Amino acid sequence: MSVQWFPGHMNKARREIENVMTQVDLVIEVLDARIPDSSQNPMLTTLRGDVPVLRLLNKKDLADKDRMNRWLEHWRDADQITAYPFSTQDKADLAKLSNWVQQLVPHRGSAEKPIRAMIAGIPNVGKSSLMNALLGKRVAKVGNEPAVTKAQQKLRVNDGFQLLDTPGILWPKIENPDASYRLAVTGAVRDTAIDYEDVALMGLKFFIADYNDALVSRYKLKEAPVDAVETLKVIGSKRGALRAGGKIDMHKAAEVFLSDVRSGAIGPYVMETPEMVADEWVKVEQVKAEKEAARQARLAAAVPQRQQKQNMDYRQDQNKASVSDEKE
Ligand SMILES: Nc1nc2c(ncn2[C@@H]2O[C@H](COP(=O)(O)OP(=O)(O)OP(=O)(O)O)[C@@H](O)[C@H]2O)c(=O)[nH]1
Repeated sequence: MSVQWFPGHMNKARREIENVMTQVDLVIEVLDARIPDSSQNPMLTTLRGDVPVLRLLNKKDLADKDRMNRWLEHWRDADQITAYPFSTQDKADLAKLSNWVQQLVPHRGSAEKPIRAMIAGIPNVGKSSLMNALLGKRVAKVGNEPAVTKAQQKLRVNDGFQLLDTPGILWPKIENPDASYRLAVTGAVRDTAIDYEDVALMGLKFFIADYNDALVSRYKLKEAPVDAVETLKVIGSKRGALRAGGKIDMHKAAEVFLSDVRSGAIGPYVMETPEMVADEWVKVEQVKAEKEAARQARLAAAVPQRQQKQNMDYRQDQNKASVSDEKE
């Protein structure tokens, strides 16, 4: 089940999270560790208000440790947010979660007053996997649909810790075009208008710049790759992505590469650093400001034109009036 995030769906999801926020003591925000910024939705900060948040960088098994640590430091220093690298497949992490939760909600945690938490995040970050792992059973898969509004049940993790039975589904941010690409590269967003080959080329460009050695070793390349198109051709030829006649099938090559990226076959990676994302947002704001300035300029130019037309209409009306006066 998947949904295109039109404004109606976003409003519905927002309302649902808003409604349950009064019933919880804590939000567990699940992010994809490979895209720590793009897998966030800043709306959660507004929605949760004073409710504390525990941020999990999930799928840590696929992510680069140094870069994850930079994000943890950044959030601690800039936003006072507690975050941990995490994997829903790591029993030790699952065992530690109750303690982390308890530290953030010290006034609850007994059988009489259990900590009530909601898991929230954009699609595909691992919300259902986390619920299943904590509860030791399969909860219904909710897909990408905002939950149908209903009374939320609380499910017992242990005596002092309960979970709402439906995770809060947030929509991915699409304001920053670079972030949209990264969501597509990691597979967080599959229903995308971006061409599949373009997604692979963007991913490849990133790996060439940041994880060049990993590419060399995965695809046994003779030289350090420099150009994304050429490298995709080489990957295609090595993996038999060929059309009749021996030409490289670039779509198939893109599939091979993206499947490796998403499964972690190339090695651990994180596509974003706090500095890089900050620079991108400056650019997004600049583009917004330029668009607004152009709009204002168009409006300003349209005013004299409208004025001229009004003056002309007025003169024509006057002329007509004087002609009819003369006739009389
Ligand atoms: N490698 C790795 N994969 C994980 C981890 N946690 C979840 N996944 C995988 O990520 C994919 C998405 O997990 P889900 O639990 O369905 O994610 P979700 O956030 O509930 O997704 P929606 O239902 O679409 O909102 C699945 O293929 C999981 O097996 C993890 O810690 N490591």
